[in-house]
Amino acid sequence: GKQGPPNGRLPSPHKSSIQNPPPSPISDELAIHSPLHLAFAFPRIRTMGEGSSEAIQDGGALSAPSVGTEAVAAVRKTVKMSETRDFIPCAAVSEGDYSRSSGSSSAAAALPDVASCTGSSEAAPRDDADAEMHHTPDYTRRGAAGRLRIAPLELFSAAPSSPAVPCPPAKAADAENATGDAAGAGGGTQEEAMGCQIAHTDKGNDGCCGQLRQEYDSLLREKGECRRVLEDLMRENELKTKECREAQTSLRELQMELMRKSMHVGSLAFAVEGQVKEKSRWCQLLKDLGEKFKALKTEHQILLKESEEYKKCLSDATQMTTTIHQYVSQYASLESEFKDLKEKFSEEAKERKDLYNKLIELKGNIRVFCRCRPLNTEETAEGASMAIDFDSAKDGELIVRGHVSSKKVFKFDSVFNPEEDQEKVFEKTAPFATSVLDGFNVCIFAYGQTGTGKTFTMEGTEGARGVNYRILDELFRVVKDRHDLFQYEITVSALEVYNEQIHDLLLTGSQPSTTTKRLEVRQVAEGVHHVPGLVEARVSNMDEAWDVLQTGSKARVVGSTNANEHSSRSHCIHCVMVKGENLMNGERTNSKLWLIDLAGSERVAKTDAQGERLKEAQNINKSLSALGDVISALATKSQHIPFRNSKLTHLLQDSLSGDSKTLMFVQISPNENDVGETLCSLNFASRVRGIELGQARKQVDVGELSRYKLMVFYCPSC
Ligand SMILES: Nc1ncnc2c1ncn2[C@@H]1O[C@H](COP(=O)(O)OP(=O)(O)OP(=O)(O)O)[C@@H](O)[C@H]1O
Repeated sequence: GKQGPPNGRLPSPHKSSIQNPPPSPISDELAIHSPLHLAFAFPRIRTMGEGSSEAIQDGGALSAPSVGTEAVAAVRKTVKMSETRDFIPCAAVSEGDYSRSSGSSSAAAALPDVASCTGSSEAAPRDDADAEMHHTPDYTRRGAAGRLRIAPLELFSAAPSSPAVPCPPAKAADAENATGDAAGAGGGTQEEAMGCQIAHTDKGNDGCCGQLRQEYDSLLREKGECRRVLEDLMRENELKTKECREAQTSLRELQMELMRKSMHVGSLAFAVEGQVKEKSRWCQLLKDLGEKFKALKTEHQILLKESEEYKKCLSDATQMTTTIHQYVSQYASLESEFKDLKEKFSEEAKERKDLYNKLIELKGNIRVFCRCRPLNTEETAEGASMAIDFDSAKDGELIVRGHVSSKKVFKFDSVFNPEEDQEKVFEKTAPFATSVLDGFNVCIFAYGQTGTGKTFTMEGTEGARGVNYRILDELFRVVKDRHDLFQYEITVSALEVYNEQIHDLLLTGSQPSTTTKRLEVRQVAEGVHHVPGLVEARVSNMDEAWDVLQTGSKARVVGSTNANEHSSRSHCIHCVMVKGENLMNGERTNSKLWLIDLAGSERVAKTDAQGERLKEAQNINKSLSALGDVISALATKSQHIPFRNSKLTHLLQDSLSGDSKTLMFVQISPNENDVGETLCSLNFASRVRGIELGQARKQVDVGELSRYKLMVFYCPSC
């Protein structure tokens, strides 16, 4: 696969490249067609000739027939070997010989002995061959020269008739020259020369010459055959040389190709190395992915199991959902049913309430609301427990858990537990404001034991306004609403009943001790009682009205007893007088709204009052007991109602006798220690609730109405 050396010489056959050619198809091909191998055949011929010449030179006495026989045998062998192409490498052929022996001239030079016998047409190659002889190694030159010069002499000197007469070298040279010249002139001429020579010889020895001639002829024939063979070989050599060149060219191309391929292979190897690295990376990735895949597979298995469980759960859940849906639909239908029933119930309840109210109005019953205050801080600290049960009581009822007696149930028009605020209480009270403006007398009073929240319910506090404030507010709101149809004139009075005396709270200095003016209750008309001399402050809005009432409240006498230090021992009364006129029909009304915060109803025995305080308590008690008597008389529909037994009952005669709408707040304490007082209050309130006052009557100003009618009747324009 290597290129030839720079001097154009092929490597020596001794070199390893030749002895051990590379095991490639190219080398095998070269081994068959290489011109080197082809050239090996020619040194073989030379060697055989060389041996002859050497034998001649060394021995000098070799007989012509033997020499001729050896030469013929050598030529025959050479021909035979050339035909069979049994090329045997020979060390006698130098690199220079081979390189110079390309082409037909080189082939002729390689075989000068043969070329010398080819006639004149090969004279020029022979000169080349002679020139070449000077460059060839000695042994080759010797062989070649020996054969060129000696061969004809050998032929002639080897006559059987004179075997002992060797040809002199000069003669031999001359004969050679003669032969050469004859050969240069052509084949026929050479034979003639030979014939002449033989004829000349025949003169001396005809028998020997004849034999020699025969041998010579046979040799000539053999030579001709050898020449043909040689020519064939030369042609073949030319072909092989051409092939060799082509092979060399293709070899170079192949070498170039090989180099390119090698480079390509190199680049491919580099790429392969990269690919290998990449592959190893991918392998690592694959390995990691495999591990991940395993982990995922395990996870998948777990999830699969879980999903199976979930599937079961899902089916259960589906069943449950179906059941729930059924229940939901049932619930929805029940709910709508319940809603309908509730609506019906509320409608019926409302209807029942309306009917009851109508009945109450027809009967003229006093309405009673029960309100229970919460346990105060002291009571809670003492650990007092509730004596009133609201939870298990029905609407409008309450249960008292007495420690001695068993449970007692009380029923009222409304019951407010400790948690219900002022607003809730007023919701049920508000309709009375409208009644006042409609011309009805209204009396709202709070009754109960000291400290049960009477003042809180009626007056309230700044942050939790009571009935007084709220009803006035409602009154003015309705007045405002009706201002197109009605015209109202509102006046406010504030008084108190203390120790059976009536005091005007709006008069400056009208304290109990300073009784400047005694106020009495007078009947001014049938069913109309009045307190002559009572200050009536005209108010046009809520603020004015409230200011007046506040003035009266501040003037109230507040003392202290052992039972309750801050308890009020006077009956505080606010009176709102409303004169209304219907602008459409001219109807006029005079109505009153009594707002009464009674004194504490505690029993005198329970208090440790003495002296003035005892007198107060007795008077308070007298008023309340008179009220109780009146209530009892009214409840039993007695002929005589003892209104005049106390200032309080006398004052409230109009409101309790039947023309009015009356509302009583019975205030109770939740404390179990006060259960006795609570029961008294509740029993009293129950009695009040049972009173039938008769239907309330509108307080129409009859005098004004008559005057109006007369005006209309005698109107000149009418
Ligand atoms: N429903 C209630 N909610 C909150 N606190 C209340 C309630 N009822 C009463 N109170 C509180 O109880 C205390 C006593 O109330 P209040 O003075 O109104 O009783 P009273 O019956 O008017 O007493 P007296 O007979 O001495 O006038 C007050 O501090 C009041 O704020």
